[in-house]
Amino acid sequence: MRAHEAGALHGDLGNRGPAWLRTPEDVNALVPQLWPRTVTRDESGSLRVGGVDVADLAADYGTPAYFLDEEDLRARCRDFASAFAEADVYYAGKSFLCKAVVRVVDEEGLFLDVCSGGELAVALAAGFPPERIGFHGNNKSVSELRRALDAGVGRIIVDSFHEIARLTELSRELSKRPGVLVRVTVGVEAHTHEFIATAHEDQKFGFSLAGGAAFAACAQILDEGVLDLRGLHSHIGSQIFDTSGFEVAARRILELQAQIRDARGVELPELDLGGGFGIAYTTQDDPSTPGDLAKRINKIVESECELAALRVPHLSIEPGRAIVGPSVFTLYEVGTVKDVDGIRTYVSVDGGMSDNIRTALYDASYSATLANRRSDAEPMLARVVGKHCESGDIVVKDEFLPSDVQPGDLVAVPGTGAYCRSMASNYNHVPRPPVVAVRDGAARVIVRRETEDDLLALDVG
Ligand SMILES: Cc1ncc(COP(=O)(O)O)c(C=O)c1O
Ligand SMILES: N[C@@H](CCCC[NH3+])C(=O)O
Repeated sequence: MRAHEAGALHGDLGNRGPAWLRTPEDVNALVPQLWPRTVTRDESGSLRVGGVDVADLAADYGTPAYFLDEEDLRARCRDFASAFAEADVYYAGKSFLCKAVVRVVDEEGLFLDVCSGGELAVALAAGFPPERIGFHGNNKSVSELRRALDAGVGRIIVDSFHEIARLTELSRELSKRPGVLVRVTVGVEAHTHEFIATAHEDQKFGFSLAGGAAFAACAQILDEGVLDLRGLHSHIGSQIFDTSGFEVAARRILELQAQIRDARGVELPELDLGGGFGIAYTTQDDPSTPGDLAKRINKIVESECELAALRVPHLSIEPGRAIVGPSVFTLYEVGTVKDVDGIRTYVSVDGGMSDNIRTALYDASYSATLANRRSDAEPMLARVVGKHCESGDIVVKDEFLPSDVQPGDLVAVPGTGAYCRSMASNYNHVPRPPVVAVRDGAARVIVRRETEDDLLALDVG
């Protein structure tokens, strides 16, 4: 566990932050690992992204809005593709998906992981090659499976005996032989928030390794001979920094691979180790580079294969957050500043839990900076909150902002590319913000802002 996950505050109600939070020497400084690579603070003090001033972006597109640094996103896709050159890198679309991002992922040569009919629809609408799509989900419907078969998706990751039966029947009916991976629950307690850990035994995803269901699922698929069993799949959770979880997962899943070989005489040719690589949300996070991850993961797989006398399977991984998370920041306008005597200062912005649920849902930590100007005022410990009718509507729990922050200022929150727009809601009938891509001095809307008409369009009667 990293220091800030302990969530411990110094004292009871003292106006001091959690133990990990340091008073910055310069409250205007940008901490490089938190920001997309083209973000700078110019001489006037304003942030720029892709060569464009955020004050101009706010004027043109309004706030709140998500701004995506396209150069940064492309560079992250390329970093993963080149670090894992021998593997297939699936971008996990659940982290953020729209047609423009699908096209970037395609142009940069990645594969794509989707986990619902809706995500599949976006991928196909953007013209993504279906053979490079992996289809996930613990409860895919018959119509979703039929659509995947009709489209010819490359891999279906099967997650239950009911799904195997459904997919087998559909494949017979449609005379298809889809490539499938069996999702295995390897029994690893990943070091992350319990809601986003996915490989401990007591949960809904996958076939249990320890209980024998994973072996039985593979045996059934091999016996029936309708589905093309390509390999095993493991995903241990999300926002993971400690690679020992991947090590244990690889070891256990390769033991199963050896067991299948010994019992059935089949060496499955592929292995997918999922996603989950952590990113920096605060000054204290220091994530691994794709190069480091690739070295460690390849080494683990090679040594485990050697031990079990297995051929090294063709690897794939499924990063979502580590690709899109750091490429985006959310820009808000400050509406009110309230000093709650002796406790803390609340800075209310024009969005909140509807555009970023992660703080409320996972007790996630974020960072923030004053974006439209430089300030010489003393740093002040602030809590950035939204405009929703919940006291838990917190965007950034603890951050130092200049003490002269005032209504009309812009505040930027980095690291919001993953699981923010994709998990956004219309709570309190707040229209969801747009996503604007910025590159080489030009901005373009890739997901438009919702309007009140959009909200009313669903209201019948
Ligand atoms: C099966 C699977 N693959 C990939 C991912 C992507 O995870 P992350 O965005 O943490 O890389 C997830 C989400 O946790 C997932 O459930
Ligand atoms: N939504 C989670 C990650 C879950 C990933 C999907 N299995 C988050 O915001 O961290």
